[in-house]
Amino acid sequence: MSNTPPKMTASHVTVHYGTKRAIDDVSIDIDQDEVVAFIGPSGCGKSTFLRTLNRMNDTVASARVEGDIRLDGHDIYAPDMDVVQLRARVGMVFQKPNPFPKSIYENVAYGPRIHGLAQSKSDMDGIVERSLTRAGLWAEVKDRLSDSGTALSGGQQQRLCIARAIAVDPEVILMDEPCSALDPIATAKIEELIHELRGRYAIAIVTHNMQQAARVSQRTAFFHLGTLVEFGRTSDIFTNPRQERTKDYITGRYG
Ligand SMILES: Nc1ncnc2c1ncn2[C@@H]1O[C@H](COP(=O)(O)OP(=O)(O)OP(=O)(O)O)[C@@H](O)[C@H]1O
Repeated sequence: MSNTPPKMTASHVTVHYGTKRAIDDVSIDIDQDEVVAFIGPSGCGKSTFLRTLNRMNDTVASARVEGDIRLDGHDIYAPDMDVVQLRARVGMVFQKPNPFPKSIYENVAYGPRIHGLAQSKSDMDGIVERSLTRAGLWAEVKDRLSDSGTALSGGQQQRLCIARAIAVDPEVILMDEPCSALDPIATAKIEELIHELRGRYAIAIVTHNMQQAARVSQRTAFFHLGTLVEFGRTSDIFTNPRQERTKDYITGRYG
């Protein structure tokens, strides 16, 4: 963990869906150079919390977010925050790979085009190549950029979605169970990729897979019933948890 201020800080975040409280008073910070994993049993609120970090919950009419969430010290829920810009700065990769039904090239070029990041076709070609390279997909697709993104394998589609997030030059990448629809080989590739992306982007990943959390993250947050039970170094959480509930979860007593 670095001495620089956290990239994101979430303080006393509470989320309701209608009258149901899904997240209760959660505070977490994410450093620039780290991967933070969110673990916990199904329904404990991991995805809900992750989605507060780029205001994806705005799209759910019944969701109400309270608390303070900052990116580089700026309140992301401030009235003057441009949510489209925010979601470019804090990108997201979902559980099920969801490429657009367009070419591989267009999947990556779409974001930079709407954000005006390329001045020319060669600029755009450069962004597409760089993004696909960073996502570990360039070698596999460079000769078929005009093929549909949906024709790729599941693992390739997920790397395409990561390339799409990278293309708009994000600072933070949120991943919501990015490997849950993938086989072990595709999963290993995504985990390897997360290692490579670390340092360039702050990363928060929701995972059901505790081995995955242990492999990819530096810090882990354990959620239970909407509360943050424990947040600390991944090695401590898995080998020496302070809370009984964390210990019960990681030893498989529930979940
Ligand atoms: N759009 C929604 N409307 C109403 N309730 C919701 C909505 N999304 C989630 N919830 C509820 O909020 C709680 C937290 O759900 P969330 O999906 O954040 O948990 P999770 O820990 O990510 O679960 P999982 O691991 O199963 O994906 C659950 O009780 C869920 O039913």
